[in-house]
Amino acid sequence: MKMVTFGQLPAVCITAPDGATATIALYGAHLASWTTADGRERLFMSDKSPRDGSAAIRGGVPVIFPQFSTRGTGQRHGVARLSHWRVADSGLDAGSAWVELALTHEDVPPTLAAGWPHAFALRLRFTLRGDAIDMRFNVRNTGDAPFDFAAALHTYYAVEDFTRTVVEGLPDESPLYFGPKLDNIYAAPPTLALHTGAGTLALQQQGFTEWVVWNPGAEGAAALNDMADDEWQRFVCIEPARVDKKELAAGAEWTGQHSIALTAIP
Ligand SMILES: O=P(O)(O)OC[C@H]1O[C@H](O)[C@H](O)[C@@H](O)[C@@H]1O
Repeated sequence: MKMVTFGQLPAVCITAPDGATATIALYGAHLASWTTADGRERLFMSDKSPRDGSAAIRGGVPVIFPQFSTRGTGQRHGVARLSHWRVADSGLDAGSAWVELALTHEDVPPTLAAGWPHAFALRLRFTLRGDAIDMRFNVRNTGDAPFDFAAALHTYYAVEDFTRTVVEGLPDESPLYFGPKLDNIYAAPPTLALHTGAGTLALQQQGFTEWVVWNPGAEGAAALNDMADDEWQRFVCIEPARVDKKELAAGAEWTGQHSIALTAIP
C-alpha cells in the first residue's frame, strides 16, 4: 500500500500481484479508480468532480450511509461520503492486496452528525484478487440503543459504448439497455452481468437487498454542476443497496459485500 493523492485529497493505492490497482480517497473511503491487470480503468470519474473535500466526489464508488438519497430527513445519501476515514489495516499476499478503512461517529463533522446522532463504527475493506475487486462493508452499532440505517455502494462503471451497454439478470427487465434518464430500484438477484463495450463484468452482492440502476440522461447531467454535459454517456451506476432504513440492535453488526469480476474482454 502506498500513500498517494486524489486531487487535493490524501488517498491510498494498492497494487495486486497481477498489476491491478485500486486508489481510494480517505475522504468518503471513496474508491476513485480501479484498473484491471490490462491497465484499463473500469470506473468512471467526472472531469468536474470536486477533489478537495468541499463536496462529494462524482464517480468511482461513493459510500452511502446511513440514508439513501432523500429517503429520510437526514443528509442526502448520508454522511459517510462526506467524512474523512482512517486507514485501519492493509495486507498483501501471493494472490491479493487489500486495505481496510474505518470511520466512527466521532470522525463525522459535527454539523453532519447532528442529523443522525448515533454511535457507530464502519469498516470498508477493498480486496484486489485477479481481475476482481471485493468490497466488504461492515456497520456496527456501538451505542446502547437500536438505530435504523440504509446503505449502498454507489458504483459508477465506465462504459465504452453507451448505446450498446447492457445489464443482464435484473428481474422483469433483462436485458436492460440505457438511453434516457433512468433511476430504478430492483429486488436483488445476487448476480448481474454488465457488458460495457470494454468487457463483461460479473456484479455480485450479499447482505444488501436491492440493485439501484441510475443514469441521469442528458437533461439530468446538464443540471448537475459536477458533471460535464456529455459525461452521462460515459457511465452507468449499478449500486448494491439497502434502500430502506432497517433496524440494527445495540451492539449488533451488519455486513454487505460487493464483488466485481472481469469475466470477458472483447
Ligand atoms: O447526486 P447524488 O446525490 O450523488 O445522487 C445521485 C443518484 O443517486 C442514486 O442513484 C439515486 O437513485 C438517484 O436518484 C440520485 O440522483
